[in-house]
Amino acid sequence: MEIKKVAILGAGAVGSYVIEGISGCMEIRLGVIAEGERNARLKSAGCTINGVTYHPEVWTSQETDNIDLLIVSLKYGALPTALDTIKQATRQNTIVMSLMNGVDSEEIIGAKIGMSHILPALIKVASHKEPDGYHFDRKSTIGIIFGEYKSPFQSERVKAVCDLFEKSDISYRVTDYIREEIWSKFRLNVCNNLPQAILGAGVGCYRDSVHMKAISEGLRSEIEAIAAAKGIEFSKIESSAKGSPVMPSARYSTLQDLDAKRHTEIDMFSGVLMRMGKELGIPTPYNEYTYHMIKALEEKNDGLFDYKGKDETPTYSK
Ligand SMILES: NC(=O)C1=CN([C@@H]2O[C@H](COP(=O)(O)OP(=O)(O)OC[C@H]3O[C@@H](n4cnc5c(N)ncnc54)[C@H](OP(=O)(O)O)[C@@H]3O)[C@@H](O)[C@H]2O)C=CC1
Ligand SMILES: CC(C)(CO)C(=O)C(=O)O
Repeated sequence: MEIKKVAILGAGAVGSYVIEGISGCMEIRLGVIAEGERNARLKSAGCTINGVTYHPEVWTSQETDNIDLLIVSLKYGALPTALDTIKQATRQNTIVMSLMNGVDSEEIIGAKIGMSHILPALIKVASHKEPDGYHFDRKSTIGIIFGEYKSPFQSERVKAVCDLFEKSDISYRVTDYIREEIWSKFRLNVCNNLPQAILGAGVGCYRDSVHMKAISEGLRSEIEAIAAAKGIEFSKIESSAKGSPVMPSARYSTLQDLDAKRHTEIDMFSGVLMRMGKELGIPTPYNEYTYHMIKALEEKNDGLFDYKGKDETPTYSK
């Protein structure tokens, strides 16, 4: 098995890491899948990444054929309407890898195209958009972590993806514990992205405030109870290492979304945990509060609370 043709669905902050990483591989056909205005924009402007403009091919879903590897890097809200596109781009031997955060994009995509296509993965990168395109620091990026759910872990497709990444500038690691790795990233996002998004402060808040630490720990206890009920064993992947250094001013993606007045991926974080908690009979009060607060902050950004004063119908306080 050899990967010769790669498609990206979602040429944003994460998609850019893959586009920049593979663009130097002359023997690989690399394309971005997009429709309508987005297709025209990508064709004319290309993708500007770390100050360099790349021009991968741009395909509509009708123009996708014989794709060996399809990488999905959409935001959660865009996934449901993109499922037909994913189906169209998936042929008998297409490997589909989702780099989305959260724990259920594989299941959602797998329900549409069949789980046998899914090679589970996650990405550790801090990439964001600026007026001159996408930016990330390749040197400090851990990159893509992937692997089979079950043995044989060194499958033909795992070897084929390793061969591709080896030729590219993509950092990667293969794991026998992909479920635990995905849940561990999920835990990091839920405990660190969400309280800081409500407070509107950098991640130093968890170090400097016992109150922020307490909220983060509350979320952590809920996610760990749910993970344990699902048979996720974090101990399989945990080391005594201190983790990667992060500046106290860092604002993770949920806060970046609110700062930019975009809707967040809260349904993928606390929304999914609330659903799982109900299914398993595990209470999730920290996640419920967090979910509603972040939804309300989205409403505030949308202007729902822009009250104009005396001309409005009063509310009644009891
Ligand atoms: N940013 C980061 O550092 C990290 C993000 N993640 C996760 O990765 C996922 C992607 O995030 P991120 O890259 O930041 O998001 P972005 O918003 O930067 O990128 C998403 C891209 O998808 C495109 N898109 C939306 N709908 C469609 C569609 N129907 N067809 C084709 N393209 C479409 C958007 O295009 P347009 O701009 O034209 O709307 C945009 O370019 C999320 O789940 C996020 O949580 C994970 C690790 C780190
Ligand atoms: C924490 C981080 C940067 C890790 O990749 C991330 O996933 C996010 O900002 O949502």
